Amino acid sequence: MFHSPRRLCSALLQRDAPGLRRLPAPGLRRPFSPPASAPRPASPRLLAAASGAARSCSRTACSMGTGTSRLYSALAKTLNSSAASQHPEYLVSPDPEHLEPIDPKELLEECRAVLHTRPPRFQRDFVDLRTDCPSTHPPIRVMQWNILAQALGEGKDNFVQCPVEALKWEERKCLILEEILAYQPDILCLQEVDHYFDTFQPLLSRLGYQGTFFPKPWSPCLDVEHNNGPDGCALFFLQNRFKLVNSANIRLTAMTLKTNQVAIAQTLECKESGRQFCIAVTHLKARTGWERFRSAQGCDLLQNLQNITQGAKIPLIVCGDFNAEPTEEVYKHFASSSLNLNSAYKLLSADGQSEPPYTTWKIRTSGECRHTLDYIWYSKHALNVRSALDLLTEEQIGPNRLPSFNYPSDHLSLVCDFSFTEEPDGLL
Ligand SMILES: NC(=O)C1=CN([C@@H]2O[C@H](COP(=O)(O)OP(=O)(O)OC[C@H]3O[C@@H](n4cnc5c(N)ncnc54)[C@H](OP(=O)(O)O)[C@@H]3O)[C@@H](O)[C@H]2O)C=CC1
Ligand SMILES: [Mg+2]
Repeated sequence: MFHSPRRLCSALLQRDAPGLRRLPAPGLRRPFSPPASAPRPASPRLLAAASGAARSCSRTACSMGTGTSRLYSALAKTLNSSAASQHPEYLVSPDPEHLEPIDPKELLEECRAVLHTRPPRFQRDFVDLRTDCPSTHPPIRVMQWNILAQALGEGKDNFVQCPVEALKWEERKCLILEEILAYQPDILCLQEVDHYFDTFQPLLSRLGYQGTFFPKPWSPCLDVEHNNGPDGCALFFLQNRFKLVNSANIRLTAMTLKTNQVAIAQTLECKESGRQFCIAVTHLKARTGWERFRSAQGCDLLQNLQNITQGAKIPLIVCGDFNAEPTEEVYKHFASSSLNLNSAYKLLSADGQSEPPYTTWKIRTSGECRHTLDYIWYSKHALNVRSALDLLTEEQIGPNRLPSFNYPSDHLSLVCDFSFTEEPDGLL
């Protein structure tokens, strides 16, 4: 949850309400059209400020929309430490105006104003999964989300039932921000981010997050005309809750070969409890026919995480779009790893053993694609899942599936509240 100076209080923060099994999600229902008496400014201030940052960015180093653009070269430079030490101006010296904290309520209102012609936001509830384990510290809320790269959504994904107007970035970004603002994660793990430097980094940093971005080496976004640079994974955490202890950008290998898929793994220390844990985000290779490749990438990631967690001594949370159903080998590697991981969303099922029926649902030229591909894995010996955000129902998703005017991505966000088990067991 946000702990900014101008902290957002009230109904937006309904967590752990005692005695409730289902917790109502924040009351963010948008009017379908704006009240005639209260017209909204066409160019909201905070969102405009983010575009301003992008404009100043393009003045300095990273012009947009030139195919395999200068932005990509600039980003690639940030991947090796010698280049990073040259401190490109647009990365390390943002205009101080853009560092001013944002009131999340104000940003939310601006998003709503932009979205005033769209249908109301879907209602999703948190399911209380509390075990008997008491916790003295506030839970750690983690959001996993493949937000759909703008270039892929408009240029490659072939969502045949999604109107092109529903994909317009200026509105879709507000739907994405609204979802983040609604659930207020302490840690945000994103895939398919192709608007890091011009949108998410400037806005989320002003909401108190520290962000890291690791682009795919050969992002398919770069093949799309008027792209905004490569897509990649991004990891954000709230700076007033956590201290960064260690950070690793990992280019995944498969059978010793470097691949186009990446992960970020960070060790964080909780400021309240002093406890450390590792959080990782990844996006594995997509498509059928690539199951063995994904499996090899998963093994490489697990090996990296073994090292980073010192052989499971440090509790671990791994978020990702694994592009793999639970029947796939890579899922089985994670479920049976010596890291002792469980998949949090299984806890929503009646027996606690089944993954949800879908985390992505779309219609392509090839037909309907309904799959469970996204997961939040956690160290079951060291962490408890206190609650998890329920998925959208089939009725909410609607006959044209995702993305849509109501929901900005073809993947659903997953959100969990974690707490540490009070007594670390023998594995720690
Ligand atoms: N310039 C160069 O020299 C090179 C360029 N490339 C580019 O990279 C691409 C491959 O990159 P790679 O990372 O392996 O890509 P992936 O196969 O992992 O897929 C990339 C994206 O496509 C989406 N996707 C999945 N299934 C489909 C589908 N059926 N139709 C459309 N989109 C889909 C995925 O979304 P989700 O995860 O949500 O399913 C994913 O984000 C190549 O097509 C090429 O464009 C690659 C190598 C070299
Ligand atoms: Mg995709």
